[in-house]
Amino acid sequence: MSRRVGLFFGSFNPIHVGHLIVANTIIEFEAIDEVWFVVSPQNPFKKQSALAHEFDRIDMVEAAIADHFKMKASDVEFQMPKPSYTADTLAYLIDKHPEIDFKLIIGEDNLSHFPKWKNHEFILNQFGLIVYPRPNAKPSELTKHENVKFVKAPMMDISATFIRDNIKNERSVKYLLTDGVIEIVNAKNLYR
Ligand SMILES: Nc1ncnc2c1ncn2[C@@H]1O[C@H](COP(=O)(O)OP(=O)(O)OP(=O)(O)O)[C@@H](O)[C@H]1O
Ligand SMILES: O=C(O)c1ccc[n+]([C@@H]2O[C@H](COP(=O)([O-])O)[C@@H](O)[C@H]2O)c1
Repeated sequence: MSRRVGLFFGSFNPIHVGHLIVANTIIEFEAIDEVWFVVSPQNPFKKQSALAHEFDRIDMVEAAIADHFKMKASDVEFQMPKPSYTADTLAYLIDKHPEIDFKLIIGEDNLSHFPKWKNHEFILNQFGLIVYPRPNAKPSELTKHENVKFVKAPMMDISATFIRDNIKNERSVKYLLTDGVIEIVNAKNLYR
């Protein structure tokens, strides 16, 4: 059987415990062998003033997942045109790794926007989506699509926006970020 890899794309600005719990839950419950965190330099829908450099964001991802041998960080989008269109990256990855069975992992908040993504039908038909529930996600007609699989797991009301806001206001983010990520945030003076 081919290796099944869940691709978890994101800005990861910064990677937080919500992301880690999503990835770990999918490895444990969804017959996924590995999760690759694909750091996107620029989400086509998000214009963020507080977007840390992609090198710092991937350093934080690597620090956060260092002790999990089934989780990897990918900088594949760093060399691709910006903004980062997921369908283009997926096309590149299947060409490079024909032996891998890729699935796409998203949080439920992204499902209602998904029909606006570039070549979303190609993504849906070719890969399928594994969706982790998220509070306040807008309803989506894709919920019952045959290639959309919902993970049954607890919702987490945690976001990178909330964490950046805490850092800016000098509140502790202990337990929301791993200690290694906090060290990088402090050393690079991010989000202040
Ligand atoms: N708490 C969460 N529960 C479920 N999915 C999540 C959660 N946090 C992030 N995700 C998912 O992780 C992926 C990457 O998210 P992203 O890096 O934008 O984090 P975020 O917390 O949503 O960031 P921001 O607050 O800056 O928008 C997206 O698919 C998003 O839906
Ligand atoms: O390909 C698209 O059209 C598209 C539109 C919106 C978002 N995405 C990707 O979805 C991922 C999640 O984005 P984010 O910023 O919420 O972490 C990120 O990798 C984006 O590049 C992709």
